[in-house]
Amino acid sequence: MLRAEQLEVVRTNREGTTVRILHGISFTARPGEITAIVGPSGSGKSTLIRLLNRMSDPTAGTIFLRDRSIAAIDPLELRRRVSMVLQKPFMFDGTVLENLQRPFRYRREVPPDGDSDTLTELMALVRLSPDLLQRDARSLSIGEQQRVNVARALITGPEALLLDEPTSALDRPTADRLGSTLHDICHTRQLTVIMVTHDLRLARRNADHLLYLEKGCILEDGPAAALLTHPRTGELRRFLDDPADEEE
Ligand SMILES: Nc1ncnc2c1ncn2[C@@H]1O[C@H](COP(=O)(O)OP(=O)(O)OP(=O)(O)O)[C@@H](O)[C@H]1O
Repeated sequence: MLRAEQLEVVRTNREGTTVRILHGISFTARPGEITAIVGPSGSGKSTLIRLLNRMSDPTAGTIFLRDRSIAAIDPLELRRRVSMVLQKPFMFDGTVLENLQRPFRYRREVPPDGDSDTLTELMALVRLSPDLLQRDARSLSIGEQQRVNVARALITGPEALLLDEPTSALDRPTADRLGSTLHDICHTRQLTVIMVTHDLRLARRNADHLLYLEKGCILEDGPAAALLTHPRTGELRRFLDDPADEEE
């Protein structure tokens, strides 16, 4: 479980002016649930998700992973327990197998073999054929690469998975398939999944929990299906009515 308490982020922009990017952010993301963070461009979504595995630190406030402040956890250990999938799939040189083994090599640990149970189960989980393990990773389609990215993020057995716009580089059917795969993974592994997305269709179909962010504040926090059908605030209603936000 990941819990944020009263997070504040203040940064200084290029002109030397102090700007408040996040204010009073508190929420709980639970295992076995996908928490979607949605909101207009510039509302602070990426800034928020980057705090959760200490890619940056808040100006004030605390994030707890199972009741322990993440500020007290070594960043390398934290990133094994809370892994991140970025917007655009990133493949290192080499085969899919080498890409999946990379988190172990990086930590100077012995990686699992291509025919190990770990890799067989993982490939099945992300719905990729095991035949792809020997392929040059960069020869895969973008959708397949994004699945390899998810597999690479899962291979060290994290408790939480963070995704920043995981479907933005994908076409609609590929995005839908990735969404349902994430949903299955989240439930079968009881993972805490937190994703930032502009893709309201993805949020509607696959999120359990919704955080609506505007101007650095959480304006709505509750069950995704209910909030996306019956927003409590005018801000979320207007956001849902504005197709420009859905299209991004
Ligand atoms: N280091 C920084 N210094 C100053 N301002 C920043 C800094 N980082 C982000 N911002 C500003 O904070 C606001 C929130 O940015 P952020 O990228 O988190 O928003 P977002 O909701 O993810 O936007 P988008 O949906 O467009 O990706 C923006 O106005 C951005 O310009």
